[in-house]
Amino acid sequence: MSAHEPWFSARTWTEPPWTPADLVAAKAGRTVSVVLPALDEEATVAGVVGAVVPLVGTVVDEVVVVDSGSTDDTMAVAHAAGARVITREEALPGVAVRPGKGEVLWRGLAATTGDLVVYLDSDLVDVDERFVTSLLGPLLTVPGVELVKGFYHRPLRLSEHDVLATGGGRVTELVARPALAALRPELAGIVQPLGGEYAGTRELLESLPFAAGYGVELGLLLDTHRTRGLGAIAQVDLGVRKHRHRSLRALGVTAAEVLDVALRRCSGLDDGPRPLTQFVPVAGQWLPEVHDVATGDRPPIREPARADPP
Ligand SMILES: O=c1ccn([C@@H]2O[C@H](COP(=O)(O)OP(=O)(O)O)[C@@H](O)[C@H]2O)c(=O)[nH]1
Ligand SMILES: O=C(O)[C@@H](COP(=O)(O)O)O[C@H]1O[C@H](CO)[C@@H](O)[C@H](O)[C@H]1O
Repeated sequence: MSAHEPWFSARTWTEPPWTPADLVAAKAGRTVSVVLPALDEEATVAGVVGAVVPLVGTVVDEVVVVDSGSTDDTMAVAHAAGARVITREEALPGVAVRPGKGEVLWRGLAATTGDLVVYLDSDLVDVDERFVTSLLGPLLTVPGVELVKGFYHRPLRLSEHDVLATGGGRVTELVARPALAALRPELAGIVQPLGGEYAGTRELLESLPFAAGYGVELGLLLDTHRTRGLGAIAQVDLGVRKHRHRSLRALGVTAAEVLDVALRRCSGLDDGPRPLTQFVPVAGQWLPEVHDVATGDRPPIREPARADPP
């Protein structure tokens, strides 16, 4: 039996049973915030917001889109769909904005109040309310669970009409999963360690640092395991995850940010910087293209209470 097998059996739901009525009954006065990070997602953000809005007032208490500096109509489209929409600056006034996904999730936590927080990516396609209800199920009904990760089949859309049934989650399969196998085999049972759909208690999330870039999910997973143990983590099957795919070159930078967090959390690597050089063929030459890799962390929103000075 694999080392993670007992955890996998106890903390994995392949057919999440929870209905909105179950969750309303289980809330017992607790509140729920749904946070969507969004960077130029005018094409898809309304569909994701639209999946959450029917739950507002019962399961969900607020749905907030935190715009990440979009140059398209993301904010207007998200507002029209029914979300509260804020900029990164509005989310945390007076704190200079840094680039990256982790930054916008960290600010979304600061700008909301729910006892439980659900994160959903804004580039999802064909998402329904079960993405929210399934993530909340273990948090609201299983004692000791503090972080719930979604997992799913991950098709890979090659073009408008050409979709492979598998092949998505390229950074997950080529970087995150091998890194966990090498550095934290206890977490080998997590099916989608990088997935952007997850939920946590505010008490947990506010106690953790947020890695600045695309490594944020891996950082939260590693830090939850380190501070709360494997039993605090659960995962639920959300079916199929369809989203907008970025280029392999863009995912190279994502991979660098994921690897950076793995090595900083698990092997004591320093905070960088560590730019990534890729090579682009131009007119028979290979031109270097240097990319900034977001390293470093934002501190916990709620710094642990410090002992009074002597
Ligand atoms: O600096 C960033 C990078 C990403 N995102 C959002 O984070 C989610 C996941 O990003 P992306 O789709 O680029 O990641 P992928 O799924 O392609 O790895 C999406 O809602 C993006 O709009 C963001 O708000 N700010
Ligand atoms: O899973 C992955 O390898 C990447 C890319 O997915 P695809 O290869 O474009 O399906 O996407 C994940 O990683 C990102 C970085 O952590 C997250 O932000 C995404 O939510 C997650 O889908």
